[in-house]
Formats: sequence, C-alpha cells, structure tokens
Amino acid sequence: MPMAMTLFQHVRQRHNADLGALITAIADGAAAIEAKIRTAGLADDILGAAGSENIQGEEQQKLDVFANLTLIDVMKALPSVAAVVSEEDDEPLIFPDRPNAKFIAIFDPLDGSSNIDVNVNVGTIVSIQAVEPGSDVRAAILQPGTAQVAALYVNYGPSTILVYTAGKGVHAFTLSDGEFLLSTGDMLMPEHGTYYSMNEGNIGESLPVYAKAIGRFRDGTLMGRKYSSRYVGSFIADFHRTLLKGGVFLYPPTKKAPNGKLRLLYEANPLSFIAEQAGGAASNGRYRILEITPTEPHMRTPLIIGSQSEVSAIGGMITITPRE
Ligand SMILES: O=P(O)(O)OC[C@H]1O[C@](O)(COP(=O)(O)O)[C@@H](O)[C@@H]1O
Ligand SMILES: [Mg+2]
Ligand SMILES: [Mg+2]
Repeated sequence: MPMAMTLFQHVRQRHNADLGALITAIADGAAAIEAKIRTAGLADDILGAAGSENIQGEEQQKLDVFANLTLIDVMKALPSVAAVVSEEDDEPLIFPDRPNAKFIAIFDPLDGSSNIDVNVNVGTIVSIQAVEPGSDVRAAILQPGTAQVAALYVNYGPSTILVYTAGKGVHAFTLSDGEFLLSTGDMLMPEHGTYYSMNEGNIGESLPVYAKAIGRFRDGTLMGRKYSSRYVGSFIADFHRTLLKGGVFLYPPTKKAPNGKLRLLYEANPLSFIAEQAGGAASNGRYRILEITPTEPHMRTPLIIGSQSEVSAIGGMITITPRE
C-alpha cells in the first residue's frame, strides 16, 4: 500500500512552505499533547486542577497548562510567527524584532477541559491570521474571522485526527506513529443531519426561542423530520461529529453567559472557517460569525454552527423573536 501524504507535503503542495512549517509545528505540538493524554492515568502530573485560574476565571487543569506551554514553545521557534494569543494567557505574546513575520496564531490549547479527567475527547483549536510585515501586530489580532489564512483542530479521540483548512477545502489527517497522514481529503458537511447538539441543561436559562427551536427539532416541525440529540460537552467532539454527520451545534446566550460561552477568536472563528469551507455555515443568530469584528481577544459569542439548512432555520427563528 502506498504511504499516505503527510500533513507537511499536503500544505506545502497546496499553499506555501511557511504555512506548511507552521501547521507542521503545531501538529508536532499536538502529537506531544496526545502522548501526554495517552498515559494520563499512569502519571500524577496530567490529570486534575493546576491550582490556578485563567483570564476568564476558569480553573486551569494541568493539561491546559501543559498544552499551552507546548504550543507556545513550538510557535516561538518559528520566525514567521509575529504573536500568539492563547485562551490561557491574559495578554497576547508578541515576539519583538520579527519585521518579516506574517502570521498570528490564536489558540485554545486544550478544549473540553471538563472532560479531561473522565477520559472523554478533548481537542486543540488554532486560528492562523495574516499580518502585514511591519504593521501593528496588536491591532491585527482584532480582525474579523475573514482574515484567517488557515484554521485547524485536533480531536484527541479513539484516534487522533487533525482537520485543517487554508481556504482550499477541508482535509483530515490521522496520527500514526508520530506522523499525521492524510485520511480524508476535501471533506463536505452533509446538507442536513439528524442531530441537534446543545447543553439542554441551559434550556430554561436561555432565550425562549432556543427552547422553541429544540422543541421543533424534536417534534419534526422545524425541518420536516424528527431530530435526536447528541452532546459531548467538548466543542471539538461535538463539532467533529457535526462536520461528518451534518446537523447543528448551538451554544446560545444564557443567564450565566449572556454573550454566549464560546470564544470568538479561538473557538468560533476557526471552526466557522472550517464549517464554511466544508459547505456548512456559522452564525451568532443574526450575523455570519466570520464577519464579526472582535473588541477584545477573549470576546465571547453565541454560536450556531453546522449544516446550512439547520443553521438558517434557527437563524430565521431568532430574527423574528422581537416581533413575537
Ligand atoms: O459545560 P458546558 O456549559 O456545556 O460547556 C461546554 C463547552 O465548554 C467548553 O468546554 C469550553 O472550552 P474550554 O474547555 O477550552 O474552556 C467547550 O469545549 C464546550 O463546548
Ligand atoms: Mg474551548
Ligand atoms: Mg481550553
């Protein structure tokens, strides 16, 4: 059997060597994170809380800290990277004296922290934005998601899969003996699915229109067929299923998180770029996610993401809410 294409070969052939080197470096970091996760139960430096909080007031897990430091290390070694922005760090880390640097990497090092200790899928999400050499790097961080040149995520599951887009389709690579090998090229999200995905514990805490949408998914009146529910609680796992099977994932505003829970720059934007490249859609209920101008690096957003038909059906319901 011929050897499948490596991630570096793939990015380099379709894009350029600098982007290939950056994505490969991130993949190397992900392989190191995966190796840690694989032996989590055997060591005492992996599971559990780190004893610190991040900027969002969330308790950091040991694996959050490890993944963050691992990714920062691999990115800081690349002269093409002007800055990194992480969920786990209050401030962007801007690398001085890099006049020719052209990328800003914005990431959620470990997504799904609440699932680490119970051996359920977690992930890594990275958004790569362009920055004009010599321009104001700090200002360039706050660009809408349309400024992304690439986006990727890694799903640490029964197998470890990296999915990326750099604007020419969506491609998946499976980790095998330390190397990410092409497993599915040019992925397309099904036009519709059979699952909705939402934390239904929040249903009474959110706008009534979301409860109504879920009710109509269930009874079949929204899409003309009845939907079932799937919710892992790791965005990466819920999104990966939605990419493969279609349907919709939603995290609406709640009383506790009035602007939504998920973060625009390193959760919603990169996965919206991937969703759109795969033929899907992503909205905050009113606007396309990729056109929202961020006001700060850790900004949150409501999110509806998945197959176009389900996303626009919910979006259509939300738009009419004020007139109800
Ligand atoms: O527990 P909830 O409120 O359903 O939230 C689940 C969401 O929170 C997250 O865990 C947030 O991500 P982090 O673990 O990176 O903070 C998402 O992965 C997931 O979709
Ligand atoms: Mg996350
Ligand atoms: Mg995280």
